[in-house]
Amino acid sequence: MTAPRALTIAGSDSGGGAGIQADLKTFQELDVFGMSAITAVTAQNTLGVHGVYPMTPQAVAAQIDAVGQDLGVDALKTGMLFDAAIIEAVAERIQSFGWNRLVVDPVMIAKGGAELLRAEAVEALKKHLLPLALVVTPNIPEAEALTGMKIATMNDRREAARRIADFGAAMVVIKGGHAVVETQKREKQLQVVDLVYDGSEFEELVGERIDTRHTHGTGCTFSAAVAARLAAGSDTREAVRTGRRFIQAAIEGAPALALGSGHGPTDHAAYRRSRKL
Ligand SMILES: Nc1ncnc2c1ncn2[C@@H]1O[C@H](COP(=O)(O)OP(=O)(O)O)[C@@H](O)[C@H]1O
Ligand SMILES: Cc1ncc(COP(=O)(O)OP(=O)(O)O)c(N)n1
Repeated sequence: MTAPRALTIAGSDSGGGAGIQADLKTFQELDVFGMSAITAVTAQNTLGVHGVYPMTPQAVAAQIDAVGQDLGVDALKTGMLFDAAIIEAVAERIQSFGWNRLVVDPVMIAKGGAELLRAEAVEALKKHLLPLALVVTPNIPEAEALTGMKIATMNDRREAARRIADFGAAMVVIKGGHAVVETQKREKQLQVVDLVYDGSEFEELVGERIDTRHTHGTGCTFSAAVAARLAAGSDTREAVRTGRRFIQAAIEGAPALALGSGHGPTDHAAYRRSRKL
């Protein structure tokens, strides 16, 4: 029997905490064979993004074709796509291969503020990619950009999830890492809540909020874990729940890595280690 296979279509992070590097580590940790199509190379470390060097849409499509025509793909995710031409090429290849276990992480801006998706490409994302998605995983600023809404409360988040589902994604997960407004009266936030919407029901995945600056690549890692579980045959809801457990362990383990002098990477091996205890 063939090993489960997952493809990431995303940018390269030279620092190893986000992008393709985070995705491949996560696939490996979850016993899934990882493959990649690189959309852009970034010169990046824990202090920020120092350069962005995009590939041509043709080069991205050629990588996808090479993988799809030979190795095969059970599930895939997209991350940094950079511009509308790359988005269109990626969507066209996904449709042509008929891949439907697709996780779209609508990466837009890095935590340090660097633009990883051109502002004018948000429309292309909505039009070409979201209709193909089994799961879409915006953080709060990304959900605001997709919907044009300001998100301050959990009700706002539910409304944003409904609007994003209307673009065609089967399941929407609005991640709560950036949610500070609702709890600003408390000195410290104790929880992080990811809101899951399947087109009819809402579920809140509640976790302990880890007080750390080492959260570089959390969104990439979470969506890669979801894609890995989908590749292994999980249903969508189980895949999202495992993704949440995976990123929680990775963030808990991040301070011990003690890498870099800025926003350090998470520990991609922590989930596997925790399961051996
Ligand atoms: N401080 C934290 N403690 C625990 N989980 C977190 C923390 N920050 C983010 N997460 C989790 O990491 C994942 C990514 O969240 P978020 O930071 O919102 O996205 P992004 O990395 O795309 O900006 C989500 O599952 C979120 O719940
Ligand atoms: C190459 C590349 N892709 C995506 C990101 C964004 O990663 P994300 O997990 O959303 O969070 P931060 O890394 O921005 O903290 C990236 N930085 N680089």
